[in-house]
Amino acid sequence: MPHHAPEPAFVHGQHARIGVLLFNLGTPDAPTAPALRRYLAEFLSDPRVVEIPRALWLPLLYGIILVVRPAKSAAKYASIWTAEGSPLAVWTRKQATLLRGYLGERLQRDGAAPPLVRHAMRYGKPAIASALDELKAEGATRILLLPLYPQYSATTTASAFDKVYEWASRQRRVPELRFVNSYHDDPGYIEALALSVLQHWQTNGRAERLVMSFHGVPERTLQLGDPYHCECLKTARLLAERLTLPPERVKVTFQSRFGKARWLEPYTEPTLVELARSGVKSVDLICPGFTGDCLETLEEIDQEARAAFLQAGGASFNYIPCLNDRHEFIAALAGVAIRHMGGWPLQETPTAERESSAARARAAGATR
Ligand SMILES: C=CC1=C(C)c2cc3[nH]c(cc4nc(cc5[nH]c(cc1n2)c(C)c5CCC(=O)O)C(CCC(=O)O)=C4C)c(C)c3C=C
Ligand SMILES: [Fe+2]
Ligand SMILES: [Fe+2]
Repeated sequence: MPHHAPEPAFVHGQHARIGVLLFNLGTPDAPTAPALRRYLAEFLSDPRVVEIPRALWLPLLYGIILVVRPAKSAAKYASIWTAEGSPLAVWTRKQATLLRGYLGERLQRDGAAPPLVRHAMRYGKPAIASALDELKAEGATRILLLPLYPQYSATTTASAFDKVYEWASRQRRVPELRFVNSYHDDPGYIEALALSVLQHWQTNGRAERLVMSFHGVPERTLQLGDPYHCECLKTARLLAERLTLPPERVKVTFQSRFGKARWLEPYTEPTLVELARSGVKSVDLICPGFTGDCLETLEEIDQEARAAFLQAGGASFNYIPCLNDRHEFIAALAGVAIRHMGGWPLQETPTAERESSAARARAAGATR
C-alpha cells in the first residue's frame, strides 16, 4: 500500500496558495424551454429556496410549475440574451477576471503570490464543487468564499455555503475555509452605489424619487430570523445618507415575488403604479442588491416595471444599471476579500521545502 494518499493537492514543492471563489446564483445555458426547465428544476427544488414540505411542494413543482414556467421564462430571457450569453453569466465572469487582477496587484505589492480567483454558480455551471476541485488542484490550501450578494439571505448565501460544506465533506484534506456572509454596509460598496447614482444624475438630471428595489423573499423568512430585510434597509439608509436624500425622496421596495404567499413589502411594481397615480412624473430606479444586471433587472425592471409606471401616468423612468464591472465595486470586493484574509500567511514555504532546507542547514553545521 502506498503510504502517500492519492489526493492531488498539496504537491511537494508547490507553493501553498490562497484561493478566492466568487459565487453567484446561476442562470440557464440558453433562453430555451428545455434549458429553463433544467435550471428551474435545480433552483426550485432547493429546500433553502422553497421552504414548503417536500411532499407538498415537489408534486406542484413537477406537475405544474415545470410544465408552465419554462416556456414563459425562456421568452423573457430571450429578450435580454447577448452574443456572449446570459447577462448574469457575462458579468459574473467579468467580475472574477477583474477581481483576479485587482487582488493580484494588491498582494504582489506586499511581496505575496497572487491569489487564485475563480467564479461559480449555485445553480448550473460552473458548479461550486468543480470550481473548488480546480482551486484545490491548483494548490489552494486556503479558500475564501465571496458572494456576489451583498445582503445575506438563507435562500441565497446559505444555500451556496451548503454546497461548499457538501464538497468539503468529501475531501480528505480540507483546505482552510472562510466565508463572507455579507457586505451590505461596506463603505466601499456603498460608495460604489453612490457614485453610480451621482454619475447618472450628472448626465440625466434627478428624478422626483429614487426607488431602491431589492429582490424579495417570503415574509415568513423575516419572522424566522433571516437578516435579509434588515440588511436591505441598512444598505438603503446608508446610500440615501451618502446622497443626502431626505426620506421622502426615497422609496425602498421588493421585487420578483414568486407564488401566492406574502413576500416582503412594499412590492416594486405596485409602488411604481401608486407613485404615478399620485402624480409623481419621474423616478430613478436602482437595484442595489443585484451586483450584476440580469433577468430581474433588465427584463422585470427595465421592461415590465417601466411599462407599468408609464402606463399609470408616469412620464420618465430612469433605470440605473447595476455595479457590473465598475472600478469602485471591484475595488470594494477586493477590500472585503483582503480584510477576510486577515491572519492568513500571504506567502508560505511548502513544508517539504522548509524541512529539506533545515536539513541542509544542519548538514552544513549551521547553528540556526
Ligand atoms: C422561489 C423563490 C425565490 C426566492 C426565495 C428567491 C430569492 C432570491 N433571488 C435572488 C437573485 C436572483 N433571482 C433570479 C431569478 C429567479 N429567482 C426566482 C425565485 C426566487 N428567488 C426564480 C424562479 C428566478 C428565475 C427566473 C424566473 O423564472 O422568474 C436572478 C436572475 C437570474 C438570471 O439568470 O438572470 C437573480 C440574480 C436573490 C438575491 C434572492 C434573495 C435574497
Ligand atoms: Fe430570485
Ligand atoms: Fe422575475
